[in-house]
Amino acid sequence: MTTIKVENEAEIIKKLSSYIEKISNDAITNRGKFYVGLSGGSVIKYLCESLPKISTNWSKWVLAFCDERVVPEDSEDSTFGVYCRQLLPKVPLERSQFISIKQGVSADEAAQDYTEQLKLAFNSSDFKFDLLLLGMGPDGHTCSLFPDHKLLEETALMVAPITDSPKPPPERITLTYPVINNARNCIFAVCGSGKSEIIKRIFKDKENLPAARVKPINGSVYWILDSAAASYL
Ligand SMILES: O=C(O)[C@H](O)[C@@H](O)[C@H](O)[C@H](O)COP(=O)(O)O
Repeated sequence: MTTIKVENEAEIIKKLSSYIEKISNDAITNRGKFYVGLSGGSVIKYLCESLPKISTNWSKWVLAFCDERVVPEDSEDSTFGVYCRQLLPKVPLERSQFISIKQGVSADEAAQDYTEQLKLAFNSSDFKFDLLLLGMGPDGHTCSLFPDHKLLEETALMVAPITDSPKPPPERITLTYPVINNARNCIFAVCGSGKSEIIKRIFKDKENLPAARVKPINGSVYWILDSAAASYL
């Protein structure tokens, strides 16, 4: 695990740009494609500012979601919808490069369908992401994996439905740990004093919260923290 402490949000965005540039270019050089998982919440803002700064072969990117809310794409709650509105005008990516959830179906069906879409995208049942870009909520959740939830123990499903998410909206799909911890790289970007207490619980008190369980078996995890989030460390 690598922890990178920076001054503020602008520095988080800079660090993110340099990691994403390096990891995407290595993946494209070595394997021809770059498989990246995106998150929602405040990470969207950091990514919409950092991605336009990088130099990469955008046509080789395959973008999926670490989790997604089961809502219509044009809803304000749709993570894909936000990336379409805020990121697509700024970078030469096509909508078709995003693996988005099936519309108009239950969380259960959306999760099954997403698994099938990932199988096609990876051309394998081994979903090996080059990079997962993760956020962490003030309760220590990441993706839609919440403290004490039974999905923390899920090992059969690669993409799971959840219908009781404590963070609204309640219906979502999420990658599970077998996929998350199979990634080559995971990066958390955590910013602001609202996250300082939970950062302390993870880093100092060593609580086994959902975000702390992100430990790729043959990969790397980076935590980029600003000084407000890291204030108790
Ligand atoms: O859809 C979501 O809610 C996200 O994908 C979620 O995993 C997010 O990254 C965390 O909840 C952190 O969110 P904040 O950064 O907004 O606290």
